[in-house]
Amino acid sequence: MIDRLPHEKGFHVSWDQIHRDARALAWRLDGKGPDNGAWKAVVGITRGGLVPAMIVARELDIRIVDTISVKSYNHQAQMEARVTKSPQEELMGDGTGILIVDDLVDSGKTLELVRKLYPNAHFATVYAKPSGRPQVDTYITEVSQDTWIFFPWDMALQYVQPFRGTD
Ligand SMILES: O=P(O)(O)OC[C@H]1O[C@H](OP(=O)(O)OP(=O)(O)O)[C@H](O)[C@@H]1O
Ligand code: HPA
Ligand SMILES: [Mg+2]
Repeated sequence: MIDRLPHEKGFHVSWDQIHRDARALAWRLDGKGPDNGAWKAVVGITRGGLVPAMIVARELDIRIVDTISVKSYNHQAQMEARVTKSPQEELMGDGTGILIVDDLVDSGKTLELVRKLYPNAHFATVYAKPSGRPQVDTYITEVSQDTWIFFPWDMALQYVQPFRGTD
């Protein structure tokens, strides 16, 4: 249970919002692949990248979708990033023609690690914080470094008190 926020601000993203933003990301990437504009495959960085990866693959009609597992946070505490599952080696090569998608880039540690493995891949995220921006090739929305982004898969609807309170 998270009982304390280390950051001052919260940016709450709904399913509808992530769907719209991931679609906008797909449209921005359309026709930008190295093979006559085409992309070879989409690779989602688990777990957060899987939702935008699916939406991008759907929009761009890419049927080859793989995953790379990188764990770099335990709740909101950052730790050393490590790869716990790799995508298919024959598919990846040096990353040429591969779209690697994540939900966000924060410090940039996750993408930095994946970039070392696939230097020619194209790195795309839906959201980006300033420290991670050098690691990402294409993104949709920038938020400040002291903002924590809350994704819909980590939230639930719940009752809130009226503004004026109750008797
Ligand atoms: O730029 P960075 O500072 O490395 O942070 C960004 C990464 O952190 C989060 O993943 P997390 O490791 O929490 O795993 P998850 O996607 O499974 O939630 C997020 O989904 C990005 O992948
Ligand atoms: O702002 C964030 N929100 C959710 N997960 C994250 N992982 C790193 N930064 C964030
Ligand atoms: Mg992640």
